[in-house]
Amino acid sequence: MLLAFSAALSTLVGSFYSTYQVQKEQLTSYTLKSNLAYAQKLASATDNFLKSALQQLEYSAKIIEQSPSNSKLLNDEAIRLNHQTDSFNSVVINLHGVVAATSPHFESLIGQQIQSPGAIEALKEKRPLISEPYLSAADNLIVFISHPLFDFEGKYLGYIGGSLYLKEKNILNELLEQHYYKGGSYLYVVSSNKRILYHPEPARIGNVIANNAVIDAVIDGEIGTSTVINSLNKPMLAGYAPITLSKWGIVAQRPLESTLSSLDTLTIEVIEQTIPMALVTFIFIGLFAHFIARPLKRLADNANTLDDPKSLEKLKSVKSWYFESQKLKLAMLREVTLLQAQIGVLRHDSQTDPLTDTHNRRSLNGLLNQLMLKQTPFAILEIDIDFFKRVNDTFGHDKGDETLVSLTNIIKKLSRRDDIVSRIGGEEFVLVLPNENSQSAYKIAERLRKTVESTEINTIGTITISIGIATWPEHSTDIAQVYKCADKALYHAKEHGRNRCVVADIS
Ligand SMILES: Nc1nc2c(ncn2[C@@H]2O[C@H](COP(=O)(O)OP(=O)(O)OP(=O)(O)O)[C@@H](O)[C@H]2O)c(=O)[nH]1
Repeated sequence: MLLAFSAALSTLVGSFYSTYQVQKEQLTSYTLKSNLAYAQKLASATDNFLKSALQQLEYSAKIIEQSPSNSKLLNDEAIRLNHQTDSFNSVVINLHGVVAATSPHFESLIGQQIQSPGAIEALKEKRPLISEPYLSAADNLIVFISHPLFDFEGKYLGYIGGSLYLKEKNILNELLEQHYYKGGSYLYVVSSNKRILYHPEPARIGNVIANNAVIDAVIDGEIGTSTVINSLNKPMLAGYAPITLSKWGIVAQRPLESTLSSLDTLTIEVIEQTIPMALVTFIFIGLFAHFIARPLKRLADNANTLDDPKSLEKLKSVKSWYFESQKLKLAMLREVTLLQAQIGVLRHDSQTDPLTDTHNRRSLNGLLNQLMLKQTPFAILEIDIDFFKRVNDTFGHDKGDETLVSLTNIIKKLSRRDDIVSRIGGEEFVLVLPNENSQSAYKIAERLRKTVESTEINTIGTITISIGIATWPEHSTDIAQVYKCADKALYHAKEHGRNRCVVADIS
């Protein structure tokens, strides 16, 4: 039963475990792939936005390059660029190293030099640029996108640039938030110097993240998936893709825990639904194991008591309903029958005189004990052949044996069913007569004596016997004393001429 239970249980647990593992792997792989696809899609969308922002700046640059000294044109173009497209939080036109126009308009800035990293880099590089994020004088975290301005002769005039205020509402986070979805998933954008440009938690924008393998990979231009531990020490399933134009990186990720929570719920549901069936199976196993074990147990119980006379009946009553137990039962039945037959023979041999097939002394004593236990009174007739030695001497030992057998037959013939015939010595017999007193026993002894006297035995002729009689409990309640009394009476009979019956005196 234990084996069947443990096999069923381990199969059940094993199948739950392997199903869980396979589904976990599938779910993890699916989430990683979808995060990758999501990161790639947004990287491409951000790339497109940056391209379009640069194109807008290029277009404005071309307009400004036609009349860079027209301050109204410069103002109009700055306002148009800022308001028409929503691509930038602010626009600035820089000519000859100083601010020529801004939108929103800041009068105080006009004619000023700007020392922000974006402005310095634009003036220095003289080419289309997307800056690294930096903090402006007004404490805005800014990404500055700029396009150079050249005159007809190709002489560098300055730049037109648009700013994205990363911590404020801007087109980039509007673009990214559109795709933000629930279930614990989120994405963030990092610059090439590992600064967060976009994050669903605004407080984290501007933070620099070091020691993050995913960020290292994505700013190196790699595309891929990875399981990472985030800043809150939670395992995350991340997909990442670079934004080629700006060398930024987009990471889309989902907590492993929330990815697997649906699987956990599903597994619990499956377990709950399996429990009733499993219980039925276990009950079935239990019952089946019980029915298989029962005949074996009963056969095993009987194996210890095969010498019990009832074991044959007990074995027969075992319901051996399957082949092996049936075979075992038949084998045991065969053995028990054989064993008990042998025990019977041994018991008979140990209790029987082999020559006359009557009880021997051991058996006689047992039977007398039983009579005494049952308080059944009885008489003992001690029978001895007169001058038996002469028979042996005259006719030989074999004929002597035949004489003993003939006398036994006579005694048996005259005995009743309950009488006990036994040979306790060479030519000494004891006949026990239950429920007889001295008088009736004497009459029976006399009848026996006379019958023997008158019976012709082949070759030998006739013999005579002497009989000593004593009774229990009349002569004594001690069986040994009763024997002694019968002995004495027999001796008396022999002494007084043999061929006679004598009842012992009651002392
Ligand atoms: N054939 C045969 N003889 C036996 C057996 N057992 C004892 N005897 C003989 O029985 C005889 C008994 O002789 P005794 O005890 O002298 O007595 P008895 O000759 O019968 O004379 P009383 O008993 O005095 O009348 C002996 O000769 C024994 O050898 C037996 O199993 N077979």
